[in-house]
Amino acid sequence: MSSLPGIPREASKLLKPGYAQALGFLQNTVGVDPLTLVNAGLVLAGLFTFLRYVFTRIVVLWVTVRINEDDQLYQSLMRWMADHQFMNRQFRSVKAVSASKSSWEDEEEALKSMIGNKSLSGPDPNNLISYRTIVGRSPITFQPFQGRHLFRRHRSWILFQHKVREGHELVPLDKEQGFIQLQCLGSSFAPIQRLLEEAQLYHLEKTKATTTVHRAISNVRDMIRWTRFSARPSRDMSTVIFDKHAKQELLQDINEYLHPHTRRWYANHGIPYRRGYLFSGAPGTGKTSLTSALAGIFGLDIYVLSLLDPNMNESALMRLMSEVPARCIVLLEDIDAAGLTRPASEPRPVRHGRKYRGEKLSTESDVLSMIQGPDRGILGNDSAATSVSLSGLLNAIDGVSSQEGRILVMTTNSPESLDKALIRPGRVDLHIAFELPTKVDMRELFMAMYRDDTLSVATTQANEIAIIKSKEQEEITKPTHDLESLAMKFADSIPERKFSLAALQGFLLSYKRDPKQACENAAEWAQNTLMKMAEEKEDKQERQGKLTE
Ligand SMILES: Nc1ncnc2c1ncn2[C@@H]1O[C@H](COP(=O)(O)OP(=O)(O)OP(=O)(O)O)[C@@H](O)[C@H]1O
Repeated sequence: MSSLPGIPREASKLLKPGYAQALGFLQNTVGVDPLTLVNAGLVLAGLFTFLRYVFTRIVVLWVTVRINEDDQLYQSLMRWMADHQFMNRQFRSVKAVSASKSSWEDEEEALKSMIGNKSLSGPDPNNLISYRTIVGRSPITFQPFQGRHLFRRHRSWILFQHKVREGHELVPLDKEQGFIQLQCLGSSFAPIQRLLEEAQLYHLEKTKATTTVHRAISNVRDMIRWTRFSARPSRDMSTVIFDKHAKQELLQDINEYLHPHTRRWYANHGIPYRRGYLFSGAPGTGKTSLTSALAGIFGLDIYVLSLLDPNMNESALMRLMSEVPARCIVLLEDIDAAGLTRPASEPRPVRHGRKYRGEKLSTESDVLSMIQGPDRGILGNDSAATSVSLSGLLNAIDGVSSQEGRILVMTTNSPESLDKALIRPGRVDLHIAFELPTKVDMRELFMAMYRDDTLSVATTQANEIAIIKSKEQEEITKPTHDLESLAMKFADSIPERKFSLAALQGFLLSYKRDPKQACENAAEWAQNTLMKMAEEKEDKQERQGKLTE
């Protein structure tokens, strides 16, 4: 046997004849020394291992951050992306939002484009506007939707992906629930964290004058979950007509409660850190308006719960109460309508006849004496309108799983029908009663409705109502004087404590730009409305009489 190239003759002899033949064949056909091939293979394998190490350790190390739709960061980032990245038109897959969800600014823009960019004046009775035309001309906005977008921020490449998760049997969701995935090259989260902080601050700046309302809404699978319902301009506290002392006391109470020192104090004393308020009064007296204004002043979101939702049950209520953020207002509306009472075996509270308004409650009998009027009817409504029991609600309000730090506001039209367990101190710490308006309240409403547009009212700090005067004092003094005398005349034409502020506001709205006419027609409107109310009451009594017969 001849020796093989690169292999000594002795070594060639040691090779089995088959191998030797194969090596010889390889060398003859490829024309390359097999040993060189082996060496090259080893070098390539080493290089590959090294490159893989470098690639995974240095180049393709992505950090990934996921943000779910129910997290506040989601909104912040979507807003930031829409305003910063869409401007550059770099997105390939977007969600177009029609004008039906547009703001009043968009509508004004559309109207201006219709009238040829002339400055907008008020409504013209001779020129009726079709809303369809406005919608048709309103700007279409774009939002990120199911797409990828690579962009550079602060010298880092960030891959933004918006994905939609379809509902899964085990994890029931709305029809579509989105989430965002952020990826960034490297081994540090810092670039993504910087981006998120920037988006958060941007969103804060954009929304600081708005209040976000979340509602517990049943989804397609009949599961109740918190849904962001609306974001509307915050209601200014000065626009809520309500006893000044009670307002002040409430603001101070909440201000103190929200302070981080108070939180520490509660923790040190082992007291559950919660605060509850009861707002009672006839429909349309301002309970919801006050809640809105409080949310605006203290920068809190509102979470609205209704026990009357057909899908509401105790476990859903517990879950919802544990899911609210640490700082928010939970609004339980019309709590009396749910007909929650204790079992009949428990003793019912006794009647008292004390007047109340914004008093701090320290004992159970304090609460009761405040809410029970002398003409109180049957206590409690025995026909429960919800599948949630009283004990279920009490557990949800202050059970171990209930969120600490939140403010609970319960509203009711008939506080006397509430069970004492629901309103005991600790659950209701302050009771605010809204009454039908006095002459002073009516004057205030009139002034608020017709206040010169050149005056804008702004509440800058809690407890402080500042009127920013945008015109020179002399210029505005005269119209304000006229308005004040009209306001007095208006208040004198209407009997006190007969109409709700909502009803009076409804009347004034039909004279939006004509305070004089409103004043002239007020007495007649009040008389007619009172007569109508009396007739309706008579009819109702008659119907009830027939039913009992
Ligand atoms: N005290 C008030 N100050 C200013 N506006 C008020 C007041 N009360 C009622 N209004 C006006 O009436 C309308 C209804 O008020 P709101 O919803 O706050 O009443 P409510 O007491 O919560 O009524 P309900 O018991 O029916 O829920 C609002 O548009 C609001 O502007």
